Amino acid sequence: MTGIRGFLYQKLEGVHLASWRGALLLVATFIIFQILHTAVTAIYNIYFHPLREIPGPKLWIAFPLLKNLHMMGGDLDFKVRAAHEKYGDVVRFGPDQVGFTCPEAWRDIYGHGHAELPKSYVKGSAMDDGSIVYSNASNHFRLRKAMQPAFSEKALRQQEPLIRVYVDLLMERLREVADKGDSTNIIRWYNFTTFDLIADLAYGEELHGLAGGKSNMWIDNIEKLMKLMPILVLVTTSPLLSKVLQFVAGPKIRKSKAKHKEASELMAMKRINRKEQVDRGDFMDYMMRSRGEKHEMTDAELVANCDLLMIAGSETTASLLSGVTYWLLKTPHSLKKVTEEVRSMFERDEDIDFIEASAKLPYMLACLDEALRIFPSIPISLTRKTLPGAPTPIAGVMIPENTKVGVHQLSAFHSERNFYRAKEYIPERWLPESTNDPSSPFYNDRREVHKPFSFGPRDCIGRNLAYHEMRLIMARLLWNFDLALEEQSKNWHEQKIRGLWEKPPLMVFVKRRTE
Ligand code: HEM
Repeated sequence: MTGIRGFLYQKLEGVHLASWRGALLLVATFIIFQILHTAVTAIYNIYFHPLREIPGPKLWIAFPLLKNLHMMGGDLDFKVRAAHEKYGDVVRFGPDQVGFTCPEAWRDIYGHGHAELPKSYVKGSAMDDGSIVYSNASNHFRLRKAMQPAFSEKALRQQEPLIRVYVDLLMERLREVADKGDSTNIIRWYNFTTFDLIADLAYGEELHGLAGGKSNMWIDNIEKLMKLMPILVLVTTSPLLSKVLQFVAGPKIRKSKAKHKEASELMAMKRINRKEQVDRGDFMDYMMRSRGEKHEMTDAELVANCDLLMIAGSETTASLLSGVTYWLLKTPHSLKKVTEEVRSMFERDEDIDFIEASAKLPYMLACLDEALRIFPSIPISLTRKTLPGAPTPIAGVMIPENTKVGVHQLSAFHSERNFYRAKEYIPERWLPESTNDPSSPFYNDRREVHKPFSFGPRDCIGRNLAYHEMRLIMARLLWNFDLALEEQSKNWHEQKIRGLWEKPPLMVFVKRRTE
């Protein structure tokens, strides 16, 4: 019996050992194959790829994963900026990716010069969910035609009283803050204001951010997304990880997306059916005027684009308002100058409106433009893909087909090749005293590279509204209050970027103005 058992054990161990050896051999072969594949691809990408002549960080070109690690760490965009400083206006950042920082690149990548280069993140029509940013070329043309009137001068005049309600409310709330004497996180107030007013223009409804200090699902979503960003970046590095994420978190993500869609759809449909708000002059009113025309928007498109406008029109403006506040507080002579401009031009707070503010406050405009340069709301590169079939000339360089290309805003706006004393906040560079005087050190600034609202047929549709809104809010803030930076926010600009700036609280003392 023992003899038989011993014999069987020996056999089983043999099988066990043999299968272990087989498995190990398989894993080793796989690893060796992976190493060889990575090495051969790296050598090809550096020495034989059609983009080999374009300079760039070799390690990223050879091993693109390294770039993603920087994205996860939140310092990728600063590394990209450093690479542009080292290599110049045209830099290769990956096997099939080239970044630009010169003015001509805007025209060649985003302009009308040739057939439109598609957005690299719009895959066919799969993401074409009705929102204008993801639409393919023909849908985009139609949607833009339907949405454009909502951003015309006429519409802005109708929208101003709706917007004023929220700017008045902001002033009221800040007076309460001032009377308490504590410092406050000004970003929260800017977020409440911009989200409240865009919601009113899109849905004809109040979100009660300013009135009740209530957050909303759009702000919550952005916060969630920022927290999840490192994980999302990590999974893009490997199809396997992406599958794992789909399996683990897929149902929860889908449920939360569906919940958001349902809520925003409900708000949009209520507004579409609210007859008493016809001719209100808000976004929905103008977009619905496309009904019966060739370019008419469907209900689904109205729903998707109102949701888009909430994000595109609020976070961007609030971010810039935070940036301009910080940089003014760090630059006392600019703060003094802009405050004096506002207070000398307007006797009463209520006299400040869209038209008067744009006519009477040139230094304020320079302060906003300089903030859009040093702290662009979209600091990254909005990548496009060159067309198949033939190389595309971009800024004088022939770029092969299917290459991801873009102007990296942070690098272009902070480049010493484009701006004198580029890392400093100097609103004077935008004034006629600099732009018209050849003896000014800022005369040769390449201002044409500064396109924080992008360029071409897909540039920002809300640019004018954004300027009016930002000017009105800043002018009224400076007319009413004296501001000071709290010590803990003195290095606020040292932030990470993961798609958007990761803004820590901006703590500011707000005091009723003293003459
Ligand atoms: C400081 C404020 C703002 C900045 C810096 C900004 C910047 C931009 C940029 C860079 C784009 C191009 C995006 C791309 O190519 O994918 C864009 C597009 C867009 N923006 Fe803005 N934006 C601002 C405010 C607004 C406002 C207030 C609205 C409307 C309420 C708005 C609505 C849009 C829309 C709908 C698009 C898509 C346009 C299209 O695809 O044709 N933005 N914005």
